[in-house]
Amino acid sequence: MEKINKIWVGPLPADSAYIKPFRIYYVQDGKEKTWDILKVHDSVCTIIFNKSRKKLIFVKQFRPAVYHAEVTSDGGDVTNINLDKYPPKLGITIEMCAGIVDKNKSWREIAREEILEECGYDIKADQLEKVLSYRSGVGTQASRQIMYYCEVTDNQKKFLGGGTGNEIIDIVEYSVNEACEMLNQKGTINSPSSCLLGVLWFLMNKASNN
Ligand SMILES: O=c1ccn([C@@H]2O[C@H](COP(=O)(O)OP(=O)(O)O[C@H]3O[C@H](CO)[C@@H](O)[C@H](O)[C@H]3O)[C@@H](O)[C@H]2O)c(=O)[nH]1
Repeated sequence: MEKINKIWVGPLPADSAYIKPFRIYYVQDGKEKTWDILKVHDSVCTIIFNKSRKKLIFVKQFRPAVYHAEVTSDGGDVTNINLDKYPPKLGITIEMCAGIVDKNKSWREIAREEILEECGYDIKADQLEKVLSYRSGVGTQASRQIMYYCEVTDNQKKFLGGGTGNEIIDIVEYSVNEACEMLNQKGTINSPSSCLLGVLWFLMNKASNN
């Protein structure tokens, strides 16, 4: 995963399949205002608990945006990145299994497919318990994400997981105690806030039954 030996930055092509930037105009209290926004895909994510081994299942991957943020917040030059000073591991995150809603399928079905592709568990879509639906990045994109909860067993593990196509994803399993420790780190946690919310929800609602 960290075998990355070249990283550079370029302008966003106008036909990006993932991000469309816009400026929105509006009049509020008699004053014309503008706001710069991004249209991005909505998404699903799932808190996965393996009941056979009493472990929460997460995915670990290199996130270019996290890497970029790490370098720039340290004042690093992204036009000429020094990989010795800024090793690719700075961009590795721990997240819930997630996926963008970019196909004509139900959100549940997309979550089911992501659980199979990224984590290797073959579940039924009706095993997914809806937890929350909320918006991320309300200042920039306000994309919707639906969070599900799913209990799995070792018998449902059909593949190693790891993603499809160009994706390079590792599976990480945390005990309930290790998940608690995740929330008690003092430095910046390289996980999306939705993942931390999912862990908190699990601790509040499911951990005592498991
Ligand atoms: O500029 C891009 C953006 C995405 N991809 C590909 O698009 C797919 C997107 O992956 P997917 O697994 O569907 O979604 P994630 O990237 O895991 O992101 C989801 O999971 C995150 C939480 O973990 C949320 O923050 C995001 O909103 C949500 O879309 C992958 O194949 C990527 O390689 C690219 O190739 N280039």
